[in-house]
Amino acid sequence: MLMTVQDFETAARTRLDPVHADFIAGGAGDEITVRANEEAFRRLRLLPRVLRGNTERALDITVLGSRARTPILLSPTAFHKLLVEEGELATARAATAAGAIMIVSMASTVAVEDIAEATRGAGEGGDPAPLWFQLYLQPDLEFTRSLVRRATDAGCTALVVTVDSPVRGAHERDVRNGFLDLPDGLRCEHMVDPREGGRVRPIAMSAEITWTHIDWLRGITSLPILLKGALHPEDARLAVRHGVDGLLLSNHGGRQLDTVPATVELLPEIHAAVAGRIPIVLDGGVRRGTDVVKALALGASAVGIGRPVMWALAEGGEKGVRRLLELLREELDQALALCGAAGVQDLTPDLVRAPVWPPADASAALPGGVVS
Ligand SMILES: Cc1cc2nc3c(=O)[nH]c(=O)nc-3n(C[C@H](O)[C@H](O)[C@H](O)COP(=O)(O)O)c2cc1C
Ligand SMILES: CC(C)CC(=O)C(=O)O
Repeated sequence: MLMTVQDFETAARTRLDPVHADFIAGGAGDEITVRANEEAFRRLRLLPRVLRGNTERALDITVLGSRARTPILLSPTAFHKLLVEEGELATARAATAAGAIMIVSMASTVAVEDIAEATRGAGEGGDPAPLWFQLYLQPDLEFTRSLVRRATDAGCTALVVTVDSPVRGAHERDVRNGFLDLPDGLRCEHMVDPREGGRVRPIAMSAEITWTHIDWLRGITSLPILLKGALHPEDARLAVRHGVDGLLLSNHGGRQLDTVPATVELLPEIHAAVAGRIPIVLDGGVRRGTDVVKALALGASAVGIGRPVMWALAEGGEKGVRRLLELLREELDQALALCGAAGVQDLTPDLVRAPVWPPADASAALPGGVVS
C-alpha cells in the first residue's frame, strides 16, 4: 500500500530504469548534503500545544500573490518524460487537482504553454494550479528575455531563478552510468531556439552570472522574482537589496555543492537575515507532514518537494502524483491537529526543539539539581 513518500520511492525503484533511479536519487560528490537534508528534519522535535479547540485546519496560503490550497509546492525538476509519456502534463494536472503551486523547470520536456493548457482542463471546479517558471539565466540575454516572455505569456505568476549553478554539480552516479544527456526523442522544450532554425541549445550553467543580471531581470519583468539556491545570509540580504521578492531556500537537493548544510538548519539564520521583508520557501528533504510543520514553524511560508514528485510520477503518473499530494496533505493536517494549530498561520518557532539534553539553562530544574 502506498501510504508514505518512502513507499513511493520503493515502488518507483521497482519500475524505473536503474540509471534513471540514480539520476533522481543522486546528488553531488559523496551525497553528504542529500542525506543531511532528511536527517536534519528527523533530528528536530515538535513540541505541541494542547486544549486549543481547533476542529478544522486551514492549509491554504498566498505567496507572492499566488493562492494555493496547500503550502506544499512542486519544486522544479527536469525531464518528466523520462518517467511517463505525458511528462510534465501529468504532473501539472495532479498539481491542479491538489491546488498546489507547480514550478515548471526550464529543463522540462513539455513546453510551458502546453503545461499551462493542461492545468486549465484539470481543475475539477477549482482554479488551475498557479505555475511559476524556473530559470537558469543564460548569458545570451536575448534568449533569456524570450523565455521570460514565454513564461509570462503562458500565465506563470512568478519567476524562480536558480543561482547555485555557476557550473553543474558533480553527479558521480550519472557519470558512472554514462547518463549525460536525454535519450533520443526527448528534448528540453524551452531550449529550442527559433532564431537558430529550431536548434536545441544546451542549458548554460554559467559562472558569468552576477547580481547585475538579477538587476537586468528586475528591469524587464514585473513578475515576482524568487532566488533559488542562495544559502549565505549575506546573499539573502543582497537579494532583498536587489529587489528580489522571495527566496527559495534550497541546496538543490544536495545536487550542487556537496557538504553545504541542510536547508532547514539554515532557515533560522536566513529568516533573521531577511527579517520578514520577503517570504522564504524551503526545499530539500521534505518527506513528511511533520517536516512541513517544522519548516513553517521556523519561518518558511511554504515548502517544495522534488524527488517525491519524480517517484510518484514514475510509480503512477498523474494518479501517483495526486495520491502523493493527498497523502502529504493528510499528514500535514494531522500534524497540525496534533500541534493544536488551527492552520499554518499558527505555527511558531516555539513548537520546534533541537534535541540537546540537558538544555544548558535547565540543569537547575532537574531533580536535585543534578546534571548527569
Ligand atoms: C531529478 C531532479 C531534477 C531537478 N531539476 C532541477 C531543475 O531543473 N532546476 C532546478 O532549479 N532544480 C532542480 N532540481 C532541484 C529541485 O528543484 C529541488 O531543489 C530539490 O529536489 C529538493 O530536494 P528534495 O528532492 O529532497 O525534495 C532537481 C532535482 C532533482 C532530484
Ligand atoms: C538538467 C538539469 C539542469 C537539471 C537539474 O538541475 C538537476 O538535475 O539537478
